[in-house]
Formats: sequence, C-alpha cells, structure tokens
Amino acid sequence: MAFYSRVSGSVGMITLQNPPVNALSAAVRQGIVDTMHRALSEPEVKSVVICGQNGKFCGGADIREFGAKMTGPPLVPMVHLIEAASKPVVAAIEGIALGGGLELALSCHYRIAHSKARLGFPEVALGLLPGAGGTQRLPRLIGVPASLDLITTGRQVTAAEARQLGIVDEVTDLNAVDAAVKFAQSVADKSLDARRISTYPCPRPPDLDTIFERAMQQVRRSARGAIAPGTCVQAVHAAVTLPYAKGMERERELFSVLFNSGQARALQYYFFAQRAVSRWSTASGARWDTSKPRPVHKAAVIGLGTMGRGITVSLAQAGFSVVAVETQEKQLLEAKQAVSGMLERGAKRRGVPLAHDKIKYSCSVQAVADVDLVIEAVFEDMALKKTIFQQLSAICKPGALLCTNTSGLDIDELASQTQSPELVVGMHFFAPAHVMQLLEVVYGPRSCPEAVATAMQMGKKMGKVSVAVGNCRGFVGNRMLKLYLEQAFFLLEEGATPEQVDQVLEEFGFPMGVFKVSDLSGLDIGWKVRKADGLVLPAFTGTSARIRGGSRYSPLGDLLCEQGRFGQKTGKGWYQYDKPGGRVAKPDPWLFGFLEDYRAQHGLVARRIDHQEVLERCLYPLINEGFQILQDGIAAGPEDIDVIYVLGYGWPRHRGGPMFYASQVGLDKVVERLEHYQQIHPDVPGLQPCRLLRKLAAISNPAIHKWREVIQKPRSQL
Ligand SMILES: CC(C)(COP(=O)(O)OP(=O)(O)OC[C@H]1O[C@@H](n2cnc3c(N)ncnc32)[C@H](O)[C@@H]1OP(=O)(O)O)[C@@H](O)C(=O)NCCC(=O)NCCSC(=O)C[C@@H](O)CCCCCCCCCCCCC(=O)O
Repeated sequence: MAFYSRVSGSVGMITLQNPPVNALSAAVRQGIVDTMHRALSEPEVKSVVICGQNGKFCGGADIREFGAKMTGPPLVPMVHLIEAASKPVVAAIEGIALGGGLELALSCHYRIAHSKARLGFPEVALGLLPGAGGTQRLPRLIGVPASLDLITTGRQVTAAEARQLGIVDEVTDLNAVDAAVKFAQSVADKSLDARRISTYPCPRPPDLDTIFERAMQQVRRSARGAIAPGTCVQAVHAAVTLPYAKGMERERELFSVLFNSGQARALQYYFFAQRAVSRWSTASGARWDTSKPRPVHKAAVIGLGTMGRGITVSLAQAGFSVVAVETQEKQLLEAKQAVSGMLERGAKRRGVPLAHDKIKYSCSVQAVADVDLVIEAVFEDMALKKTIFQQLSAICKPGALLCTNTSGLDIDELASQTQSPELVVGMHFFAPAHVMQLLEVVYGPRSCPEAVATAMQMGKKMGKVSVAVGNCRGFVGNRMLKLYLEQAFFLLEEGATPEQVDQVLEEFGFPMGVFKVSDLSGLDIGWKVRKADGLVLPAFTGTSARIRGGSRYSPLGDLLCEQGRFGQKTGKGWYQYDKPGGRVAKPDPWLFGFLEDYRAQHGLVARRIDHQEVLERCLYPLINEGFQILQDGIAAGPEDIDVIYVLGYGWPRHRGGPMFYASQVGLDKVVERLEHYQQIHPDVPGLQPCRLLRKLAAISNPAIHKWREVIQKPRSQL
C-alpha cells in the first residue's frame, strides 16, 4: 500500500509501503493513485513528495504478480496521472529506484537522490523491457546512446552517475526525504511546462542509424539467444522515430511479446531460484533458519595453485585476514606475485579495495594454528589431501572449520582423517575462483549444521551464490556433467564432429560447446581422474576397449591425451590452435582422420546425426542425472541444480537451468526421448529415466515449484 501524510503544512507526502523493496504491487499502485488524487484535491497542498518506506524508494513492478491475473490500477495510467499532475511532484530516491521504480521517478517532475542510491532498468535480466514508459522517457531525458546502454544491459548507476547523466536533479548525503520536502516547497509555484519528460523531443544524433546498428550487433554478440536485449533496442528506436503516444503503443506491443515469452518465465523463475538457494536445508534436516554460523575473522588457504590463488584473492577482497600457505619457496614467491597482480587488476577494473595487507604468506602449514577456517586447495589427489587433513587436525585450534576445495572427492573420507569430522565441509569453488560467482558447499554425513551455515555465510561474504549440496562423487555439477561429456564422446564415435556438437550447444545458448570447454580447461584433468578410477587401460582393440564395468565407455579423450593433445595449452586438443596457449579454435583435419581410423578399428559406421539428436543426447541424460540427484537427496530442490548450472557451467540463463528447461520441454517428453535412446543404446545406463523423473512425468508434469512436494514424500512412495 501507500500512505499519505502532510509535511510542513503544504507538502503532501506519499510513502510506498511494501517490504522488503516496496515493489509496485496492486495494493501499492492503488495506494499511489488514491493518495495522488487526495494530494491534488487538498487546496493547502502545493507540492507532493513520493518516497519509499525503510530507506528504499522502489524495486519496480512486483515480479510475483507476473504469474497471476493482474489486478489493481495498471502502471502506465498511474505514471501518466503523476506526470499530468497540476502540482509539482518530487521523487525522494533512497536505496533503490529500479525498473518500474525508476519509471515512477521519471514520471515525477523532479528527482532528488541520496548519494548511496542505485538506479537502473534491470528488466532485461527478467526477459522484459521497461514497460511503463521507461523506454520512451529515458531517451528523451538523457539521449539515445546512454539509454541504450542502461536499458539493454540492466546496468545500475550510482546517484553520482545518475546526476551526471541527467536522470536526477540533485544528490544529497543527508536525508533525501527531508531534502525532497525542502525542494518541493521551493518549486511549489513553478510552472511544470518544462518538467514533463513525455513532452520533450527525443534528441536525434546525426549518426542515429549507426548507433542502432551497433547496438543491435552488440546485443546479438552478447545475448546468446536471449530476445529481450534486442527488443529493448527496438523499443528505444520507437522513442526516436515516433511521437510519444505512438512510442508508448510500440513499447506496450514489444513488452507484451516479451511478457508472454518462455524466456521471461525462465528468467523470472531464475531470479527467485537464485534467492531461494540461500534458504538451504540438508538431507538430515538441518536448515538455514535454525543453524548459526560461527564467527570467522581469519582464514587460511593451503596450496597456491590457480584455485588457491583465486580463493586467497576472494577472501582478502571480502575483508578476511588470510594466511596463504605453499610449502615450496619458489612456488610461494610466484603465487605472491600472481595474487598481487590479481588484487591490483581487481582494484583497477572493479574498484575493489586493494587488500595486500590482509594476506600473510608462509611456507609452513604450522602458520595456520590460530585461524578460524582453513580452505585446502591442493590438487585433486586423495592421498595428499588426507595427509593435509591429518596435519590440519593436529595443528588447528579447536573449533576451526576444515574445508576442502575438491571438485568431487569424498568429503567424508577426508573428515575421517580428523578429530572433529563434524567441522569438515567441502567448498567447491569454480575457476577462476575470484571471478566465478558459484560456490558448492558440500556437507558430509557428519558435517554439523553450524559448519554448513558458516561455509554458506563465508560464500555470501565473498560475493558468491552458495548452494548447499550433499556428498557424492562430483557433487551436483560435475556429477551431472559426466553424463553430458560421455554422450558428447559417444556422438563422435557415431559420426559427429566436435564442431557439430559445439555448434548445437552454442546455438542452444552455452557460451562454448563441450569440446571447446574441454580444450580450454585441459583434457589432462579428466584423464588424471579416469586414470585414478582405473578406467584408462593399456591400448587394445576390440569391443572391450569401449566397455568398462559392463557399460559403454569411450576412450577417445584418453587416446588424445596419449598423443599429448591436452587442448589450448598444448595447441592441440579437439581443435587445433595457432600455438600452445592459442585461443582461437580451428577444426583439425588430423582429428577427422583420427576419428575415421578409430571408427574403422572398432567396427563403427559413421552416420548423419541431426541437430535435435545432438541436443537431446547431450542434455537429457544430464537432466536425468539431476532428477537422480533430487531422488538421492543430494540437492534439496530443482532451484539448487539450476543455479549451479547457470552460474557454474554456462547454462543459458534465459532457459532457466536444466531442471526448469525439462519442465518446459515436458517431463513426459524427456522420458519418452530417453527411452527411445536407451532402446538404441542399452549399454548406456545414464539413458534410463530415473524413478523420480518417471513419477513426476506420470503425474501430468506438475509445475516446477510443486516438485518438492513429491520429492519430500517417503522414498517408498516414489
Ligand atoms: C531490489 C534488489 C536490488 C534488492 O536486493 P537485496 O540483495 O537487498 O535483496 P534480495 O534480492 O534478496 O531481495 C529481497 C527480497 O525481495 C524480493 N524482491 C526483490 N525485488 C522484487 C520485485 N521487484 N518484486 C517482487 N519481489 C522482489 C526478492 O525476491 C527477495 O525475496 P525472496 O523471498 O525471494 O528472498 C533486488 O532484489 C533486485 O534486483 N530486485 C529486482 C528488481 C527488478 O528487477 N525490478 C524490475 C521489476 S520488472 C518491472 O519493473 C517492469 C516495469 O518496467 C513495467 C511493468 C509494466 C507492467 C505491466 C504489467 C502488465 C502485465 C500484463 C501484460 C500483458 C501483456 C499482454 O498479454 O498484452
């Protein structure tokens, strides 16, 4: 709702009241319309201030209402009512003015912002465009290029930048509402003729066509198939080419296309999913709201390879004191230089405070004796990690949390090396650890709730989105990835090329196909893991070369590694590069010959594989494994899996994540296609739909937010 008060006798004050962000729900819109009428009808009131309760102006339209039938007064007539008002209306912007909130402010005749406020149009990230006049008013106020930048990227600006751009009239360090009241009094008698933005002509730069062409090219390059950014460009184009009223009609038309799109549904689902994962729960019933994190002031990182360096930077930038340990002096020195460089680049590019003084470097594990939390980040070798955990258990002070940055090893096996297994959790960072937003927090069967809560909170403080997951081989992300990689290899055996598979996945929206990613991260990483698992056997021919434990196995990756083809770092992998370390992937005729020989050697006949099969074969087994993960209680809900895939594995956000995507395809269709492929490939267990997937498909494809009700039923009922 919105409540009305009178300040200093002559200022009508409208306060938006809808915690936590004063979103423009039906009740708030109704409140604004009613109180505006009241303010306009009271003869003593000479001007009006609109502000938001609790230091937040407005977070925009209420996204939760988008899924239901709209009620209450619509936003567009509401902003027109404000702009057309006969008394000056001043927006007092504290905290945020986002989306519909900024549109509300732009309909006011003046805007006063607090210096800490942030303003912007984030609609594009929800698959929408500013649909309450934002695409028509902003270009009239600040011009086309700056509007295109803000509207197509969703970039938020500080009050200072907003002032520079001309979005706000005044910025104050003091109380913005008080300042707005004073301002409102000072303009009470002023004419409003020049203050209604919809009446401004839209500036027309001479190179208009070039500006729009460039903007379109730019959004096509970065959108990866998302439709909202390009539609935003079209809406801004209407502001320049059409009179205001017609521009508004065009905005409405374009908004409607986006609003009804599957992409908008996916992006809005994802918005809430990313927030839902902070309300974690574990299979044994520990929960975010009943588990208290332990205080952490000082942390340590053991092992300063690529991951350890990134983690050190993340911790220091978040304000933690860090002890960074690398036992070899030469490596320690190299790491110190690398970390310093990373901190300096962070300060230069993102304005993060330089945090050199937060880090102490040491060659001795003994240096971690007084820290509250340790993150071990040595390479993936269980024996080495076990030794380190034994040492840590003896050295660290009682109550210190011991974390491992493994990407898939058994947390419980490590916990069993310590005197306090309840204080051991996994913190699986993604490379580069100081950049990637995702953190899988892995609890073992013995991890205590406080340990999980502490790791989750640490992640948050480091600016990560933390997702709590159970302990199993590969956790959530890498466990699902295994099925995806496996199918990609099988497709090569059957006749596809790396370029074909990658093209299909990139058209789907992944920034890079599976083979390009493999070349980037290094083929040797998976090879080492497969060797440790006893899967890499001495070269021999015959069908058995492609069978492990009774199931189909492709040794293609192993064979490439045997040739020294580790990907970009060696200049050759699934593709060729102009030099070791080269970045531009080119198809490699050698690989085509190699695949032909391989197929001939194993009696495989290449066939034409279409786009649809590549997509289904790569994605459906991965999705099926996601359902198995839910069934096993490793992830608490589909949102956890989707957030992991979007933030950690490049799954296109406008497709919501693998579980949301499955819900849109239709679970019955996913089951049917898996069964189809399983009939053809009976030796691939990952193609067999799991019980939970079958169960959900059989109960007529329930909406994704209802899955938990089925998952939480006793397993015997599944
Ligand atoms: C605001 C934030 C920056 C705050 O961040 P913070 O980190 O402090 O907190 P959280 O992110 O954790 O959020 C706290 C809490 O609040 C919930 N929340 C946040 N914003 C909203 C919101 N806008 N609506 C609802 N709920 C919100 C959030 O979910 C958290 O709760 P939870 O329980 O999940 O933990 C940050 O939250 C943020 O960035 N928010 C999003 C801001 C945003 O994107 N705003 C734009 C919204 S879209 C919009 O404004 C559209 C308008 O331009 C135009 C609309 C026109 C409307 C017309 C409707 C017509 C419909 C019919 C069309 C028919 C078409 C046809 O068929 O013809």
